[in-house]
Amino acid sequence: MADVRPPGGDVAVEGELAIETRGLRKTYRSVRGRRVGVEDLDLQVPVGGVHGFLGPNGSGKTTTIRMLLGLVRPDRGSATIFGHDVPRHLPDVVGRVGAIVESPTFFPAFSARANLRLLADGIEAPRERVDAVLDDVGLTGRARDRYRTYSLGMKQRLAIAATLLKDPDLLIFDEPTNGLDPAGIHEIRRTMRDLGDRGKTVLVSSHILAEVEQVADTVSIVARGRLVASGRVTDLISGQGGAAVRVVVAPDDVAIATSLLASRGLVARHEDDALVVEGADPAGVNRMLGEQGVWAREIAPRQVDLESVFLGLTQHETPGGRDHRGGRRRRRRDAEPPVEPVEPAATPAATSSGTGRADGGEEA
Ligand SMILES: Nc1ncnc2c1ncn2[C@@H]1O[C@H](COP(=O)(O)OP(=O)(O)OP(=O)(O)O)[C@@H](O)[C@H]1O
Repeated sequence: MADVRPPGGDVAVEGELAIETRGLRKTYRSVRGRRVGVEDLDLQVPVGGVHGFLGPNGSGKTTTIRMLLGLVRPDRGSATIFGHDVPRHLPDVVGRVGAIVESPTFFPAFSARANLRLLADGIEAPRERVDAVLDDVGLTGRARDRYRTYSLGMKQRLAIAATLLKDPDLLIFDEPTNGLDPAGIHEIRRTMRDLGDRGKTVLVSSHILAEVEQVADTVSIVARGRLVASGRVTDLISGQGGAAVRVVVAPDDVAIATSLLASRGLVARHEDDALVVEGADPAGVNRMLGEQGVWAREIAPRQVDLESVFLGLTQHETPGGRDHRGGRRRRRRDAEPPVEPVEPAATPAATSSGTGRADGGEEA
């Protein structure tokens, strides 16, 4: 996936896709009418490597994952996994998919190995896989310990091990680092990176952008159920202007510095006690300010990271009408008219090949 594209932009993806959705939409009933979970979502996840699925709370990540796994039925649109229409042809491809959508259940008094053996028998995976997957997630040394003695990070790695029993090609992890401490997050990140390096496709939804930036090859960013950007992490960052400049001037000079930069076509935004000027270089900014008698107290290049790209794309898109800084959200020009009521959807079959539960919530 080499492109960085705006919503609705042309899609130019190289190679085979592990996941593709087109015009996917899901609404839920709520007391105030209909709530949009996912809106016209076009998602493309290339085969192999780690793909981050990012978005603010309530932006539709879990809903999308549940639709892919046949746990929630879309109102409209289509989705494929390795070219198979899902949920219709999910049985044809489900053996190639492992997923963690909710915390899986293990027997607390059984060891990790005993738990995985039971699970392997249940899903008809060869028992020889048990030791292999424990090794994959770095739990071989603790394989005989009871599950209840495990740390949260170890429990989550065991959940990942469970998804690997059938040696799937695609792993789908919904917020796998939730509730983990930095060491636990690091372990999961390493496990995901290893899987990606071995040619597996890992789709991971997350809020922890620094973590995703370190582990993901490609990302899709969603806001209010829509795709707002996707592509290689490096392309997304350079597409947002690449480097920026962080400059600190005397408090009395902030307003004049801002208007000086604006007169040269540069937008300076406030960040703590500094101004951040995107798409500029320190020497140029220093010269512009100095020529007008405004002297920088500090000036340094500031590399744009995934977090600033994410905030730039989504800060006006949080639910509840307020952006991340507490301001009123802009009304979308392309906002959809109210949705007509639709008939309740039939409950889909439970199809996750991992250990996620198959309850669809308050589906419409
Ligand atoms: N079972 C449900 N019943 C009603 N509304 C739902 C249900 N599941 C999700 N929604 C709504 O759909 C929208 C998208 O939610 P979803 O959980 O998919 O987002 P998310 O990006 O995964 O959020 P988070 O990161 O907080 O888990 C939200 O407005 C949410 O309240």
